[in-house]
Amino acid sequence: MLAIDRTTLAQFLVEEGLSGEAPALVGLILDVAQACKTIAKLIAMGQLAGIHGYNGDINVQGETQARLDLLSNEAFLRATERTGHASALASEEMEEIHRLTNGRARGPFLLVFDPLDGSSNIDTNGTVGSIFSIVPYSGQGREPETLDFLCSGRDQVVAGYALYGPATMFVLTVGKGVHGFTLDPLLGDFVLTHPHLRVAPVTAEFAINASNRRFWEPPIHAYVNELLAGATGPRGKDYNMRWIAALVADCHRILLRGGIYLYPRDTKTPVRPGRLRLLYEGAPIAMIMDQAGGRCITGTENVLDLTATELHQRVPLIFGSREEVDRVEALHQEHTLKAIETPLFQRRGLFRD
Ligand SMILES: O=P(O)(O)OC[C@H]1O[C@](O)(COP(=O)(O)O)[C@@H](O)[C@@H]1O
Ligand SMILES: [Mg+2]
Ligand SMILES: [Mg+2]
Repeated sequence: MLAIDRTTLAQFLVEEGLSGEAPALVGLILDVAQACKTIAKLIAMGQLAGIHGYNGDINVQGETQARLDLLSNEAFLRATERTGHASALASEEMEEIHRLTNGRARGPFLLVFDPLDGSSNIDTNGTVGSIFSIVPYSGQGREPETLDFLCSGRDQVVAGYALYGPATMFVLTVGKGVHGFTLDPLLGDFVLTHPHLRVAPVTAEFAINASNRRFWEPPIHAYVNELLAGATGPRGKDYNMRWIAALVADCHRILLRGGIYLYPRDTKTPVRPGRLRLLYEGAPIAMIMDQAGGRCITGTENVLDLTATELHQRVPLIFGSREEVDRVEALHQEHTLKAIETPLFQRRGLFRD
């Protein structure tokens, strides 16, 4: 059992060969892990540390910022401030990018993060998390710009998250599989407990916020109807439903026992194409899924193939066990085909008249 070997996160990164090739990358991952330990401590203190509630601040997305959203953002800023590993940061809680300087030197990476994911769970002592993504910074010798962050999901060199549940976990990919570490509160170290996590290709569990049903597009209606029909429907088996309302926690469950998560495009807020953010939610989850043998799509496209056009861009997100994601994709394709064929058919009809 690897927990007995007590392979810590720092040791693991050295063993992965990252310390020789990219010491700043190891440094930045450890900075993030440090921020997550700080956040875990705050969360464990709960209202004793005054973390519940709101200060009345609104973020760039028009959402009310919880006190813990801001404290978590601060933890990321402090952990990366003077280490020189990153040249700039972007966060859900900051409208603009945040440039870092360590004297005159600029770190060779950019860090993007959602400091606190699942904010609506804070006040009920529910599970929350942090999500992060690291991309190389190619603009050495000049100030980092927003444009430097507008990358493709394929540019990510590291993606991961921390989960603040009954135990705090740190889940990471450096492009060689997905590995889970558990925080040993006595040691204060993340210890490798879940090496080589793989998403089960087949599942009978799904996660979707069903209160949005009337806003869904036809392929999502069709898919959920199939699942709800259970053993008597076309899928021939009964499905169970889960919704933790924290992307990180739903993703973690899927990594451990399979499942599918859907926050699809809907018509609830027509100006936005989805609820979740591409750079600090969609892209890192997509890299984790890809590395663990799962899939992550918008419905029609692989999320890893998307290139961001805005820092806080939103995206539909559907990820998890291959068989289910494939089915959702097929339903989108069928729907697109029907939409193309219908006017053609009508035109032929017109020609015939
Ligand atoms: O309010 P809903 O529809 O349940 O949405 C929950 C989803 O929104 C999120 O909480 C968005 O993340 P933030 O808390 O970082 O804004 C996801 O983690 C979660 O899956
Ligand atoms: Mg989030
Ligand atoms: Mg958040």
